Amino acid sequence: MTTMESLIGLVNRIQRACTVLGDYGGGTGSNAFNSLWEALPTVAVVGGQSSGKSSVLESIVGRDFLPRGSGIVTRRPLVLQLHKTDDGTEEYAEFLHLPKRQFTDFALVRKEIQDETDRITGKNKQISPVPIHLSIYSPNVVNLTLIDLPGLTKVAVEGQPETIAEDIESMVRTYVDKPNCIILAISPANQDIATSDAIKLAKDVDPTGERTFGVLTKLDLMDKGTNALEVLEGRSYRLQHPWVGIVNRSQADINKNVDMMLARRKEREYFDTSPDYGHLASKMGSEYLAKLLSKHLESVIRTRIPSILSLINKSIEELERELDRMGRPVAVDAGAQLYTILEMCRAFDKIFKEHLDGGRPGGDRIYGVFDNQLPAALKKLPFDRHLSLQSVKKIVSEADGYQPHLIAPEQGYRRLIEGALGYFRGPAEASVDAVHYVLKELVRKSISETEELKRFPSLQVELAAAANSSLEKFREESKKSVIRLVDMESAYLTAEFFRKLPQEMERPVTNNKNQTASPSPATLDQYGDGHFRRIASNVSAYINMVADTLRNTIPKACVYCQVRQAKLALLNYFYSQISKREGKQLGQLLDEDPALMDRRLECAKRLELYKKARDEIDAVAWLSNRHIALIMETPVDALIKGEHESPPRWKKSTVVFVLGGPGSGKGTQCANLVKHFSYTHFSAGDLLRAEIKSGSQFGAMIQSMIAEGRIVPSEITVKLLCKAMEESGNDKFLIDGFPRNEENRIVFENVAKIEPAFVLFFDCPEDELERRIMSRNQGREDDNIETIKKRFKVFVESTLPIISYYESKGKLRKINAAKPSEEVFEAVKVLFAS
Ligand SMILES: Nc1ncnc2c1ncn2[C@@H]1O[C@H](COP(=O)(O)OP(=O)(O)OP(=O)(O)O)[C@@H](O)[C@H]1O
Ligand SMILES: Nc1ccn([C@@H]2O[C@H](COP(=O)(O)O)[C@@H](O)[C@H]2O)c(=O)n1
Repeated sequence: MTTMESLIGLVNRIQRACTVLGDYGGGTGSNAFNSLWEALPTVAVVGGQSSGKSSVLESIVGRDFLPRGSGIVTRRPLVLQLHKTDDGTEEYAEFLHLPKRQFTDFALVRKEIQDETDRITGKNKQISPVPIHLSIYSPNVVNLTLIDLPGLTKVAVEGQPETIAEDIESMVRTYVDKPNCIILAISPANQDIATSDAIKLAKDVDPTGERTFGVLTKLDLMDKGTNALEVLEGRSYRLQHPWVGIVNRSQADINKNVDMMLARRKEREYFDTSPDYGHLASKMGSEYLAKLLSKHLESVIRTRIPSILSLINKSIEELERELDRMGRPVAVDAGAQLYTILEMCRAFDKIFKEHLDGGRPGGDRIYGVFDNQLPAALKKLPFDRHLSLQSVKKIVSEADGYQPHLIAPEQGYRRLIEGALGYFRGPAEASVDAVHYVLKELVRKSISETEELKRFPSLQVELAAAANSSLEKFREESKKSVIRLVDMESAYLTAEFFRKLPQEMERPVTNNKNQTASPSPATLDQYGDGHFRRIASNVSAYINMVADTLRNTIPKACVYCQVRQAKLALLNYFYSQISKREGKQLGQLLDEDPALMDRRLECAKRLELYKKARDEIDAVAWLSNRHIALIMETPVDALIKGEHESPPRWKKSTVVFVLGGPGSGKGTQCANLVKHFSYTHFSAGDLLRAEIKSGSQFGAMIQSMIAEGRIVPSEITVKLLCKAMEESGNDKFLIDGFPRNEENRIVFENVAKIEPAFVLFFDCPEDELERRIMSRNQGREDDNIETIKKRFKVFVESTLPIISYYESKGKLRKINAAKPSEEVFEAVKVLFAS
């Protein structure tokens, strides 16, 4: 395959893929995305009605295949992709919309173009920007892609919409306006060039004539004695590229179905023998035009590749970011849906705990309840009123009943204290409520902060309801506990407190015999106000002591019953309920906005297109530049091709592939293994890095791919591995970091013809991998957070399927690589010892 074929073929493939996704030059495609089509160089064929446009195309192809007739025949853009095949091979045509059918009868091609046009536009002469893709494979063409556009017209004729002339012009403009469009402007030689529609339009969009190729048709139909030299020699209208003259088949030849090959020969003879154009003969005619365009198109594509790649990379990044924002599509089976829900619950729970434990704000408000609200509420309790002189007197005398107290009013004290303790219930319950509202607010906040939940409104509602109902239960329990704390204070008074009070015995009333007498109600007065003030003061001191205790124990109860429970079991009930649900009910919880689902699907398809396009460009752009040829010219080639005197030793080798996420310890464990077993270790990544350092022509490419975390073309990696194996002299190999994708595996199998004895897989969670890589510190330019994320993605998308493949073949040996290195090695050693 030559470079030219590769580059034009490359653009063809990308254009087709674009069209399938609705991205085409007509401009109506999906506008929300960058248009890849517009970045691709194209050749648009522009001309007025009857300018000879169709004849030019048929001459270039060497076949009659375009619809003919009066009026507007081309009503949809025709993307005509010409593929040169080997001499002697049969010509055929294929439509993108009929991929399985090969047309060898070109009359049927013409019919299919008509039918396919009508399928979109109807038969009413409407036009449509949706292109028809036609590929023609023939030994008589050059590799070239042309877009045939509807002929420019001036007035609407019978059956055509009044706006047809503007409609066509604006469609044609959507192509020729683009800076990547090469304009093939067709004008008939038998009309004044000043009246050419094509040149008028080309001049408008390309005033310097840089991207316009002027074609003059119908040279043979000019009035006798006149010629088109003024135009062909660039004197009438100057373009940057030379004008090309064409002699079309005459109407008589068309009617007689004169073979196009014969027509081409006639055209050649015309120029060779023309007294006017003989000096220009080698640069005239449809064959020359095709070659000229092909060469130009190829060189334009080559210069545009860097900007196309940069557009693709930019689009990939944008799309990946958007997809990440939208989240991955919801699984369809119940198990996976349940898993998705639980994952989201875990994400929510993590955020909720971060709020409580201090990673995020909000948890401090609970401390605020205990440190401010509760003490303030305790301070405000109406003990002054309860322990006023009047109240104390009343309560004490009521407690004494008919018999006033003799020494200390035991019952009075108790009643005063119990009455006061009752006041503590209020602040206790208020603390519980305050904590409850903080927790509830944190649930709301955490749900809104859980990115994964954002697209599932129903799940958010259910989750909030479940969490709040748990919080409600915790609140009830907490209330019971704090009330119990208060009640416990009433149930048993601390006698010690009173014993420690200064023993100022109440002065008893004695009779004249110095005997203690029972005080009459009147004698109560003898105690005086001071006596009751002392009682009030003693009770107040006791209550203060209790308040101090409750100030400490109420927070403990709240934290124990509410905060701790919320951390431990906020969603327990939800979990138990959700696991009982059927698939449909689970699906309802994961009901996304349909617009979001559509957008995700579109983005995913686009992303696939861009990635495919990038891989194609990589393959063609790098490999066609003879890079691969250089690496292929290594001694290993001879071995691979079986041209060596003796077969290479490594073809009979024992190979163990060592796979795992980046940083899983592949290199570390392989280094351990070679100390104990007679294996040689090759790291594919190390070989690639060495290749960069060696100054190889591949260096820049490998470096840029490693920096992006992308997988280097397999031909290169496999070649490096085979070369290393050959040079090692050993026949037992640990190959680490390989195969990274399906292509790696297949190319290795085809080239080395070795199946691995088994595949070691170091399984380790991503957060641990990230931690390890970030502290590896070996100066690797891909050990940065941005590239690490990309490497993880590539691992999941491309390497995990390989791991599954070997698992299905019973070759996988999975090791828990999250354990300390020594423990991992113990597990690995066993596999090699056996
Ligand atoms: N079991 C382990 N526990 C903790 N750290 C480890 C363990 N194994 C390896 N490491 C450390 O983690 C880092 C990555 O290990 P290593 O380079 O062996 O991984 P790798 O799989 O070869 O990575 P890569 O694919 O990026 O080349 C190193 O700094 C290594 O010392
Ligand atoms: N088969 C492979 C292996 C590696 N690469 C590239 O090298 C980078 C580093 O690989 P490590 O195994 O050393 O982490 C990796 O990210 C790829 O870019 C490859 O392309 N093919």
